[in-house]
Amino acid sequence: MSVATTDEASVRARTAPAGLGSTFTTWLLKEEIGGRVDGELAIVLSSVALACKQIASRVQRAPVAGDTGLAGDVNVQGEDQKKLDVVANEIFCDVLRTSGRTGVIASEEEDVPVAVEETYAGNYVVVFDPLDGSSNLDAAVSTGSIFGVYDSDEQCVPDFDAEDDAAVEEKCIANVCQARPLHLHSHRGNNLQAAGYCMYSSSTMLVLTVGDGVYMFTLDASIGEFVMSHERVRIPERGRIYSFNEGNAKARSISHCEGLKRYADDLRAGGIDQNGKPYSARYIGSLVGDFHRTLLYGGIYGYPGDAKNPNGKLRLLYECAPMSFIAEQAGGMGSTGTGRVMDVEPSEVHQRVPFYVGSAKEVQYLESFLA
Ligand SMILES: O=P(O)(O)OC[C@H]1O[C@](O)(COP(=O)(O)O)[C@@H](O)[C@@H]1O
Repeated sequence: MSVATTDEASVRARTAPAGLGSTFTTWLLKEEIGGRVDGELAIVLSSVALACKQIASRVQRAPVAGDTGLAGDVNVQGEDQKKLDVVANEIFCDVLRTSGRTGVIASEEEDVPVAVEETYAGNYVVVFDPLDGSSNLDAAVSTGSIFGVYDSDEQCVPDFDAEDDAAVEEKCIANVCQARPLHLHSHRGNNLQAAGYCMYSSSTMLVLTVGDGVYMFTLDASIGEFVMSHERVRIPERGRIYSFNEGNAKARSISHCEGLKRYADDLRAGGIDQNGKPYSARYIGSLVGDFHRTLLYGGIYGYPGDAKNPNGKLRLLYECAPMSFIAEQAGGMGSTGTGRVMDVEPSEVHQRVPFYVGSAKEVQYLESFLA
């Protein structure tokens, strides 16, 4: 074999993605060497993985560590904060701040985005839901953390010496939302550099995409490392499972959307197959848990709007857009019912959108009822 081919082979081996069984750290390194992830983003993602490990151990020990129950405060959404909502938020903020690679962080638990002080500031905007589905925590039912990473916009980097807190805050909000025309690129989901979630359940699983397929890593507690257990995950094109909070059906169908009522009835009559066999209903009540099952088994998860909340409950920036990026990278879809979630222009940090995600054929079928 000639030297050239040996060199080519070693370059291929060096830049090829890491495979099943490799640790998350090794995968990140290979993604960086392969030019699929830049060094700074790799540091942000390894910081996110570190935060998730810390949260996983707190969630697992919560009942014996006195970490169950309410914190006594209400967040900007008007929701009672769980003790672990606050803890998980602090862990994410600290780890991302000290990573030295994030400029702005926006959290479900923070009223406004936070600027990372100069000494630590970096070039990424990280949005996250530190503990999704926390209403399930005290019953030890699956919860999770959701995150999205965007490029920071130089035009929005605050000048801490010259600008007062209000000006810094305004720049952070602008940097997180980046609505046109002021900015070169807006923070629509399309501009996500990376997105993922970590599910805290019978296994702790880190699932993410950097725009080149979806990878799943399972936490092996014996070595304290996330190990790749699924590579290039593809969501089944079809799936006879639907995941909606049927308790809201009345509020939804009567006044808000006749199409949804017809769709729900249609699924009970067999949906796409029209074979009289009803779809199975599955609903954990934690977006991460319901999405993870949908990603592996197929089907559709939805949180529609209703008369009281026409845009539903779920937040665009740190819940729906990251999950839609993952779904699309796995061959599925993330829809508002009438369009791609990834195309929605954010105008507020905690803005909500109606959300339908899952197997492409199932989401298209739903959209046909809402068109
Ligand atoms: O109880 P509901 O109204 O069905 O809402 C459940 C949905 O709300 C959420 O709990 C919202 O998320 P948070 O827990 O992060 O506020 C989702 O995880 C879940 O899918």
